Amino acid sequence: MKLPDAQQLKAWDAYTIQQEPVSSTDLMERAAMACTGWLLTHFNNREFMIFCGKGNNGGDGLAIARLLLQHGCAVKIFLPQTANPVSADHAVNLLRLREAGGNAVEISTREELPHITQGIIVIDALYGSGMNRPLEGIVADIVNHLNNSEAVVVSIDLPSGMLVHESSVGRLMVKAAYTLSFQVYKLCFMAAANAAFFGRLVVLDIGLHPLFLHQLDTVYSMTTKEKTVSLLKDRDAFSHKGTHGHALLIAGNKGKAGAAILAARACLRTGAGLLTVDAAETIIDILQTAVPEAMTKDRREKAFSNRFSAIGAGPGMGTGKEETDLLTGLLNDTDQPLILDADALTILSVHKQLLEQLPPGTILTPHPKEFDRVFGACSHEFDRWNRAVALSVRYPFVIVLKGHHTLIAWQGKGMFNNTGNAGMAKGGSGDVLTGMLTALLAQGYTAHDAAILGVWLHGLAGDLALMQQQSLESLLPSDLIDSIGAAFNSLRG
Ligand SMILES: NC(=O)C1=CN([C@@H]2O[C@H](COP(=O)(O)OP(=O)(O)OC[C@H]3O[C@@H](n4cnc5c(N)ncnc54)[C@H](O)[C@@H]3O)[C@@H](O)[C@H]2O)[C@@H](O)CC1
Ligand SMILES: Nc1ncnc2c1ncn2[C@@H]1O[C@H](COP(=O)(O)OP(=O)(O)O)[C@@H](O)[C@H]1O
Ligand SMILES: [K+]
Repeated sequence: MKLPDAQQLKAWDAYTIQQEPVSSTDLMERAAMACTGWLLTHFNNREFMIFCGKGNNGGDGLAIARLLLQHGCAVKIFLPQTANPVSADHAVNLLRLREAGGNAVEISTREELPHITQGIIVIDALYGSGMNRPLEGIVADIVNHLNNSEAVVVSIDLPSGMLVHESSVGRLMVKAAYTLSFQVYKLCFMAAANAAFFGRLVVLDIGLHPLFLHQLDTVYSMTTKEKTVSLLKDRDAFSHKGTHGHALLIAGNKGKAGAAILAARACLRTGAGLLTVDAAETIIDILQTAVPEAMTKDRREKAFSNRFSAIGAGPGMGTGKEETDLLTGLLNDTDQPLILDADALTILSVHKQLLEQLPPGTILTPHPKEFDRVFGACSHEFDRWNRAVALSVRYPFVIVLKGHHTLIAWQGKGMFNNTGNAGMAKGGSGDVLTGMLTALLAQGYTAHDAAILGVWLHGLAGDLALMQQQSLESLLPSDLIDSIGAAFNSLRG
């Protein structure tokens, strides 16, 4: 699913109006009906206060007010007086509201701000995707007033003050409990820094023309289940272990055997035919006991006797001289893609010249701190995403920037993942991902396909483990591994 920016959203409206065809007022009515339906389902018999700006977001608010009134709800409507021009559809809906017996109260000073009693549902229809400058004057007063109240605030399309495609850090914005957004996810909803402001996100279908989105070129998109299903390969009935690749994991050191075990188990559960783990001598016995299916290699033995189908390096590997030499040697000798995570990324951050040597199709899996260590400090998430996308043009590697919505950057495009949950915020979840990605590369998936599919399956395994028996608190990375099978089956099912 593509994530359009504010201009593209506007163009999508215009395209729908022209191609369907539908009048802009009727399109607004459709949006308002979708919102009203949701509000009546979730807040029946409650009192509403609606704050409407002068643009189309405010127009939505006025149409919602009229529809709620027609359903017999108690609704108070407020219009902040600003120097803005009134949009045509706002004007039409103000007239319709008045004809329906609604009374909109103009407010221009702080003294006129209404008292917000507990239990009231406040609808924020001040600004939407047309927001183009910081909130000020009476609108800023309203937003502060709402944020200081205990009301449940429902924002229409976006929390007023939030920018669609840029960072809103430090800006005044409405703190909504719910955001009813139209048609598609937007980039701002991918940002952790915005989460406390948009609250629970509901995406309502308002019937914008699908062809527009189909033809649209966007930098950012979101992975869908259909996309991941289309990537999944069949496992040949006549196959043998050699068919599914021999993976190598360079993982595990003293005190960090667990990371190697998690990565190794995840790698085997994701379908690798054979697995060798290169580990520090002190943990070899532990590894062989915990993962009997894997072969091991003592890290002190420098040479690798096999040619591997894919190599994943980093989980609990260590960052000493031995590991640095190993990684440097590997990059001198091999032209096959690697997966670099955790300690391998730390080594990369100290020896940045190695970046130039990474074979095409290599996957880097940094979390934000690791990303900044390797590529320089970023001031906010949008900066980091844009940088990851720009780097994916300059370098032939895939960047898997981990987070609630992990970003997969490749060849100038960024794709956000939409599976996974906060139960996965526990040490070891990343090791599981590295094992899974290594297995997919070993089975012949391209780096980009492996990243999309692996990240989706990893999050889905977390979601399925939650549905089966775990809670957000109790979920362990081992549970992710136990649910990898169910995740594959659910994609195939
Ligand atoms: N397909 C869609 O996305 C649809 C969008 N609709 C609504 O239309 C909205 C977009 O409408 P508009 O483009 O009129 O945008 P807004 O309603 O966000 O308002 C933009 C107007 O406010 C002014 N403005 C922007 N920032 C300001 C600030 N900080 N202080 C004071 N004035 C400011 C702008 O100059 C412009 O005149 C969407 O968010 C959505 O609510 C719906 O009506 C129907 C369909
Ligand atoms: N709140 C969350 N929602 C979804 N996924 C999460 C969340 N927290 C962590 N994850 C996932 O868990 C993994 C954590 O990886 P990482 O930060 O490297 O930790 P570690 O290697 O210590 O396990 C990533 O794949 C990340 O996307
Ligand atoms: K809004």
